[in-house]
Amino acid sequence: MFAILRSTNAFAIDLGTNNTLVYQPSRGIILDEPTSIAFDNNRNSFFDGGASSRRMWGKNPKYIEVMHPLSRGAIANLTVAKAYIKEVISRIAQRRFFKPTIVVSVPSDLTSMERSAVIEACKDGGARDVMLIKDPFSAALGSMQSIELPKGVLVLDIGAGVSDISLLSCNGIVMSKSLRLAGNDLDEAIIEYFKAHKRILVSHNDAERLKKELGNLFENEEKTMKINIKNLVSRLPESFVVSSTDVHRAIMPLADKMVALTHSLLSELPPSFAQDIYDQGILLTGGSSMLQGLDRYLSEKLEIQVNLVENPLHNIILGAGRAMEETRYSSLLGT
Ligand SMILES: Nc1ncnc2c1ncn2[C@@H]1O[C@H](COP(=O)(O)OP(=O)(O)OP(=O)(O)O)[C@@H](O)[C@H]1O
Repeated sequence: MFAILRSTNAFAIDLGTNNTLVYQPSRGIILDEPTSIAFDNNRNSFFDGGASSRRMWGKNPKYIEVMHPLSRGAIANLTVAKAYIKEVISRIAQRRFFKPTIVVSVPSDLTSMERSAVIEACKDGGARDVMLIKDPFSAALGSMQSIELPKGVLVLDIGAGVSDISLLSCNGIVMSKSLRLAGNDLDEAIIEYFKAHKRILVSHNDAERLKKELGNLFENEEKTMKINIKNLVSRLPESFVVSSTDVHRAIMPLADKMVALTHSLLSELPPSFAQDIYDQGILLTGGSSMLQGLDRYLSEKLEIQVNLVENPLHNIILGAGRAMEETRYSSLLGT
C-alpha cells in the first residue's frame, strides 16, 4: 500500500472551502487553485474551473453559473463536487490510463455521511482508492510536529469556512472543537458593517482585500484604501475611502468568537496535558491565521504562547503529503 502511496500515481488533496491544493510525492505541491467551478447552463456542461472560474464570480453572464462545491468545509452539492474533482483529477493525473490513489484532508468533525460524500465524489471523479486524513493531523505534520509521541500538540486551524482546535497525542485526537465560522465570515461581517453603518455595498472580493490589507485586531496607526462600491442611497456606483478603524470594528466580534472557541477547549484540557501545552503553546495555522494581530490577540487574551506556522496556506497539504510518505503515520489514513 505504501509503495503505491509513494508512486507517481498517488496524490494528496487539501479540499478546502476556498482553496484546493494537490501534493504529489517527490514533486511537492502541483496545484493550488480556488475551489470553484463554472457551468454553462445553456449547454449543460462544464465551462471552467479553479482560478479562472473564481475570477468570473459576480461578473458572470446569467447562463454561466459560478459555484463553490464546498460550504464550510463540507460538500455542499454532490453533483457539483463530482464535476469539480473530475476536473482536478484530469489536471493532475498524467497517466490517464491508471486511476490515481488519493488521500484527502478533511475537517475533523465531518459526519460519516459527509465523509462518504467526499469518497463518492473522488471515486466518481476518477480516483481508484480514496483515503481520508483529518485536517488537524495534516496541520501538525505540515509543521513537522511529532504527533506519535505521548505529548500534547494543540493545533488551531482557521481556514475560510471552518475553525478547528484539536489536541493531538499518540497519533490520535484527544479532544477537538470546531466552529463553522472563519475567514469567509470575516468578509461577510465587513460587507454587513458597511451596509449598516455607511449605507454602501462592498463586493466580496473587495471585502476580502480590505480584511487582508487593512484588517488588524489592534487599533494601530490608521490606514485607508480606496475601493469602488455601490451607494445604497443613490443606488449608483462610486469610489469610497475605507479606514482601517471601520474594518477593525467589523471584524472584532468574530475574532472574539475564535478566542472563545479556543478558551472553551483550554478550559477542558485534561491536567496531564497542561504542562505540554503551557510549554509549547498553540500551533496556529490556516489562511485566516494571517489576519494581522490574530496571534498576539489570542496570546494576550488566553495568556498562552501562540506560534504561527511558517506557511499557513500550505501547511495542511504538506502534512497530508507527509502522512502519505511516512509509514509511521499510516494509521492516520482511513475512510
Ligand atoms: N493575509 C491574510 N489575512 C487574513 N486572511 C487571509 C489572508 N490570506 C488569506 N486569508 C484568508 O484565508 C482563508 C483561506 O484559508 P485556507 O486556504 O486555509 O482555507 P480553506 O482550506 O479554503 O478553507 P477551510 O479549511 O475552512 O475549508 C480565506 O478566508 C482568506 O481570505
